[in-house]
Order: sequence, then C-alpha cells, then structure tokens
Amino acid sequence: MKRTFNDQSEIVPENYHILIPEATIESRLKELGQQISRDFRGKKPILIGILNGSFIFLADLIRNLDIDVEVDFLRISSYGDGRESSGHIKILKPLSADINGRSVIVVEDIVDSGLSVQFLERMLSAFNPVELKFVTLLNKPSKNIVEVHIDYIGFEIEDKFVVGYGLDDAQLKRNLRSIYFIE
Ligand SMILES: O=P(O)(O)OC[C@H]1O[C@H](OP(=O)(O)OP(=O)(O)O)[C@H](O)[C@@H]1O
Ligand code: HPA
Repeated sequence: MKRTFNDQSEIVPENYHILIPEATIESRLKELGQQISRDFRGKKPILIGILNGSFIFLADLIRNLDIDVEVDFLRISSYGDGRESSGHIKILKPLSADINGRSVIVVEDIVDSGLSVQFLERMLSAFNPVELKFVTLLNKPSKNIVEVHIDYIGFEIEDKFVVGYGLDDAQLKRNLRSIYFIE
C-alpha cells in the first residue's frame, strides 16, 4: 500500500497510479453542470444513472445543475469481476420511471467498448423519449468497438483500466475520491 498526495491523500495499492485527482473531477463537473443546465432549462429532464458505477458521478453532477431534474436508475452488468466486457449485457434492475415523451439524460461512469451505450440507446429509444442524450464521466475512444455518440464527456482517457470515484476493481475501490489507473 502507498499513500497518494492529491488534495486529499488516500491509501491505495502499490500498482495504482493517479490519473485524475479529485479537484480536477470537481472542476470539470462544474463545467458539465453549466452546459447541461443551459441545454435542458425548462425541460425537466430525467437523469438515468446506470448502476453501479455511476452513482457517485450522478450524485455530484446533479448538485452542479441549477434546473429541475428527476432521477431514476437502471442496473446493467457486463463486466462482472473481470476487466474485459463479456459482451452480454444483463438488466439487473429495470427502469421505474415512464420516459415516454420525456427528455432523458443517461448517466454513465465510463464508455469502454461502447456496447453498454449501444444497448441502452436501443432499449431506451423503444420507450419513445422526446430526446435521449448520453453523458459519461470517462471515455476510452481507443477501446470503442462500436460507434457511439456521447453528448457530454468529462474526460477522454487512454486504454487503461481505471478505478475510483464509483469505478470498481473486482467490485472494490469504488469509494476512492480520485481516479487511478492500474498497472
Ligand atoms: O462500454 P462498455 O465496455 O460496455 O463498458 C462500460 C460499462 O461497464 C461498466 O459497468 P459494469 O458492467 O462493470 O458494471 P458496474 O457499473 O456495476 O461496475 C460501466 O459502469 C459501464 O456501464
Ligand atoms: O476501466 C474500467 N474500470 C472499471 N470498470 C470498467 N468498466 C469498463 N471499463 C472499466
């Protein structure tokens, strides 16, 4: 274990290296919040957090919005405890809200292969939202194996497995405040 010296030091395994410090995430969220607030003013969008990974990002993002929003969650899984997409996406918790005729913003923590976003785009379009947009904190363009359109991207990152700020390493480490890559 080693201690990292960001704005707030935290104890991480030796093979974890800082990628995006907490303060950088915080300031990028302010910008995203302003942009989304501007684009959705008066529309009362429903933000759909994709569990589990997006729960911290969603919580911080909505506190950077100065418009009325609803929140719902959908739980899907394709990685299990591994580091490569299984390609099989399972719905573990369906949507509760009715999104017919609504402005919908899907909130992802990361777009890697793009398979989850492709699946969500097809599945959610079938409910006839008036508009369907995607926001992701992280995108790994070099790993995208399907073409996906993401409307708002926090950070483009290289092809590295990342953890922290909601993202897991075999279901652990979601509670780290900064984002790390694993060597
Ligand atoms: O672009 P893709 O290759 O589809 O990868 C992105 C998806 O993988 C992760 O979910 P995961 O299945 O690991 O579940 P989790 O959110 O519960 O960690 C992440 O939260 C995204 O939903
Ligand atoms: O890099 C990653 N880290 C954690 N979970 C993930 N799910 C897809 N890619 C990743």
